[in-house]
Amino acid sequence: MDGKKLAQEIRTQLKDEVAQNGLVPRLAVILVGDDPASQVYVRNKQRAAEKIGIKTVDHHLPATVGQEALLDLIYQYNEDPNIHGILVQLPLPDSIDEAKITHAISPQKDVDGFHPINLGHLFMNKPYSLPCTPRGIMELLAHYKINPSGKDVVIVGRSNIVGRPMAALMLNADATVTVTHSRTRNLAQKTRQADILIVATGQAQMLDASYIKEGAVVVDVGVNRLEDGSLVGDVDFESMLGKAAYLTPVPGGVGPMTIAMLMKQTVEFAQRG
Ligand SMILES: NC(=O)C1=CN([C@@H]2O[C@H](COP(=O)(O)OP(=O)(O)OC[C@H]3O[C@@H](n4cnc5c(N)ncnc54)[C@H](OP(=O)(O)O)[C@@H]3O)[C@@H](O)[C@H]2O)C=CC1
Ligand SMILES: Nc1nc(=O)c2c([nH]1)NC[C@@H]1CN(c3ccc(C(=O)N[C@@H](CCC(=O)O)C(=O)O)cc3)C=[N+]21
Repeated sequence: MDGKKLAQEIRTQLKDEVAQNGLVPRLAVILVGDDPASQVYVRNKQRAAEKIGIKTVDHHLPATVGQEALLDLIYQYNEDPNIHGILVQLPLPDSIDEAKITHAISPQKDVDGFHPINLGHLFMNKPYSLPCTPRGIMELLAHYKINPSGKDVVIVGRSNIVGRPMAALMLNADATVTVTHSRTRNLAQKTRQADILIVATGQAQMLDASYIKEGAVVVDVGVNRLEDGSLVGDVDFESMLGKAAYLTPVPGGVGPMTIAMLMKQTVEFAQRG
């Protein structure tokens, strides 16, 4: 499944929409420290935003920044009518309380959909803002005419940013959902049941073909930087290639879709005014 191509199509549509409606969407992005996956994200995001006509205000703060200073920055953007979306890159350094930061962002400006209010709306199948990666995965599947309704969906990973919201979206789409994690026993036995397998562990190339059944749809969320500088996912792409019916590459799969959804949500927020 070619996420890069679909993301490009979505970005072109957004560009037209922004131009036609005379919008100037503005997104504030805050990165603390230097998590490698976050750095990839920030770079690609800036590029995409610029082409669409979305203005980004970027803050790269040192890992030593105090929690109060970070909160003050968020409050400032909450009040600023010219800013439509606020995104704080996760993970944050251990010295900062991630939950407190997520709570501080106004739910109306929460382009990541991580605020408890927005997660609650999602869980109750009345979403306001959606986490970008799971939303991007749903769009990618829809594009390839893969309907999760009634399917056995297995998710590996239960993080707040991928696994949990993914489970909620899949449940809303009428899938039968299994969420697995590091304490799961007999992981391969569970993943082999999957019609659709979504992997977000952060463990480079952890799952090979022995973890799937013939004809499964495999979505690889992982973005891992190897020592030689190359980027790989959480599944062994080569191994799965002959056995999966559909497979997302890394790079070029879920990553670009995440960015496209972030752009889409920012434009949606700007349109809501
Ligand atoms: N392409 C994109 O747009 C995005 C990519 N990413 C990438 O996706 C990956 C996952 O990110 P994220 O969800 O934030 O990661 P986290 O580290 O927050 O969560 C990883 C999850 O995987 C589980 N896990 C770890 N090891 C194993 C194992 N051996 N067996 C089973 N489960 C395991 C953990 O279990 P437990 O809860 O028990 O610890 C945890 O639930 C990373 O590579 C990240 O860079 C993330 C966001 C967006
Ligand atoms: N608040 C928050 N929201 C996030 O959504 C979030 C986050 N924090 N922290 C970090 C992770 C990681 N993440 C990525 C998104 C896109 C690519 C991406 O564009 N990947 C390209 C890489 C291409 C390249 O540059 O080589 C691809 O896979 O093709 C990577 C990683 C979002 N995350």
